[in-house]
Amino acid sequence: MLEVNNLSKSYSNTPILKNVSLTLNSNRIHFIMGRNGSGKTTFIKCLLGLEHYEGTITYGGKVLEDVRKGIFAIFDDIPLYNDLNGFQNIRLMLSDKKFFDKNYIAELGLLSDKKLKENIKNYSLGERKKLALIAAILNNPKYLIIDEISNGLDIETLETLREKLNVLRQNSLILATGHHFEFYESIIDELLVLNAGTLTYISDYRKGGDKLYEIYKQYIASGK
Ligand SMILES: Nc1ncnc2c1ncn2[C@@H]1O[C@H](COP(=O)(O)OP(=O)(O)OP(=O)(O)O)[C@@H](O)[C@H]1O
Repeated sequence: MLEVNNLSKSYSNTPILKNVSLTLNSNRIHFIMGRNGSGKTTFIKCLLGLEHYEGTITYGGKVLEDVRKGIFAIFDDIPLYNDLNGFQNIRLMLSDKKFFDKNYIAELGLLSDKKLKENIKNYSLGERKKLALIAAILNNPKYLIIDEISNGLDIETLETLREKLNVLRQNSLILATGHHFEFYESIIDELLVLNAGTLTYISDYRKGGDKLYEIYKQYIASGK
């Protein structure tokens, strides 16, 4: 469980998040949608302690420092070591070296052995994302936070992502953001909308049978 209480964040007196309070549950995939610049990444940065904020954030009743090893985050701009190869970067992203398993990495089929032996500076954006995805799968984290990972991934990788998120959910609380509604529609359990600094749960959003873009239009484009 992840609990956020009265979270507020501003940049130079411009409020981005205003008194956000909510609880996210384990074994669920949560998806936050919102306009460009609405504060999705800022919210994630606060969760990860990468920004100062007002309010409290706890993970299963514990503070971030006590659960950090159980959290894995993937950002659009993935910080990797350019002069190290893929395997070396994966090792550095693992919370425990014993999770490193070359056979399983090969089984995943996301990146070839040849590619993983190359330095990261030769990797495309999609290949960098695949590398982070491999590390996420090996880590099997209790909390998985993914910011915009689906953009730029090919169809086969999206299929693997879908399949693996379904498996990871059995052990994790997953929080994703993005604009790729068609993809997220097929896997998410919970929908949240970020609009004008307020993060709102859309309960039972599937009930009405509306597609995500219809809900987006209803709650965001209309400025509700
Ligand atoms: N370090 C910073 N200093 C000042 N303003 C910032 C900083 N980081 C983000 N912002 C601003 O805060 C707002 C929210 O940015 P954020 O990256 O959280 O949006 P987002 O919802 O993730 O957008 P997108 O969908 O485009 O990725 C934007 O207006 C952005 O310009």
